[in-house]
Amino acid sequence: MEYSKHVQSLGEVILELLSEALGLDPDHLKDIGCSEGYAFHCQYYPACPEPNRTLGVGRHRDPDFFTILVQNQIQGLQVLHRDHWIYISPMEGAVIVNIGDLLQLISNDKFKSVDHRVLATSVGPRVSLVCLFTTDLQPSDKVYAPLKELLSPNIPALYKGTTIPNYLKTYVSKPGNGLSVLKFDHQKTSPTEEDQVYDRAKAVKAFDDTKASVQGLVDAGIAKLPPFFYMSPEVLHDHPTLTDPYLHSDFQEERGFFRVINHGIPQHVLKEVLDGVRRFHEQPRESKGASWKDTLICVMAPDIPPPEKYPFACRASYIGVAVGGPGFGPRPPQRYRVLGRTYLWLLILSGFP
Ligand SMILES: O=C(O)CCC(=O)C(=O)O
Ligand SMILES: [Fe+2]
Repeated sequence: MEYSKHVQSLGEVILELLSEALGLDPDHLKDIGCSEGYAFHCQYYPACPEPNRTLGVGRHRDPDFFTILVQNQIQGLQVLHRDHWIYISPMEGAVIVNIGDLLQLISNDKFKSVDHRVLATSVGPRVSLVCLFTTDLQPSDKVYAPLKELLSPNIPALYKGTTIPNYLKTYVSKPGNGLSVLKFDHQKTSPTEEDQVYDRAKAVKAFDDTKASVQGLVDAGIAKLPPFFYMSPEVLHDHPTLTDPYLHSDFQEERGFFRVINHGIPQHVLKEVLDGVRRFHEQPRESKGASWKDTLICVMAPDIPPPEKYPFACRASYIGVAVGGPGFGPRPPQRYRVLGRTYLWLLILSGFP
């Protein structure tokens, strides 16, 4: 819970900076509800026996306004930039912020949501806590469209307005349709040879029914993955990974991924929250699907569930302290606000990786 408070106030600071970067009043993005809802995705990627045949998370863009992410020291997160995958290397104490589709939509492409993925690796576990700022599937009639303040006769709206639940329907079920104006470039899922002789959905369900979890497979000592984890070479190697950091010094400026260090969240809180995610996933638990990771989703706002709804292992680290309501948390420190106009760059330590 303590982390939740920090993440909410950091989220509001980021929205102020982004509002100012768009030439709007600092409260604009907050006032239209961009930090109204948020949910934690607590990810656990066990060491993978065949890391070259699957991914932790396939290529995607986040279906939210923006995301605040903390990761442990195991490398894996990559961002697509100019047709190359670039590692977002772990840096102790830093948090990662990235723009999601909904900010791209309302900013009329001034901010770009960006493709990213997580590689599976033979070392692990990789642990991350991903906070998605969106009201997600909660019913809402609120329509989001390119902000009229950003439009003019010369700058027409690039996107149609949509409610968040409607946008999600197109994101989940028909990538590329509906809001095709979002130019959503979904992960290619062309069948592999195995898929042709293998009923993937049935196998995934059977795996889920065993309640083994991905970690459960590792505990069982498997040397080969169940075939439904295998991804086609076309998906795995759609672009080369760039290893020369000097080639992408322009990267943060162009793309919607930032590494933030002076975020005001105490180091011990970051550490405790990642330890909590790890502890949760290292208990016996149920499985969820066919990416090389296990996930726990906690919706934190606008409706915060009572602490007893949370799995015990997490409660101690970030649910244990008193539960507050949306809008709590300290005002952003003055230093952030003064820096606003100069955009997010002053919050950023260095280029990637
Ligand atoms: O685990 C990570 O670092 C990122 C996962 C991710 O991209 C997501 O949950 O949207
Ligand atoms: Fe993501």
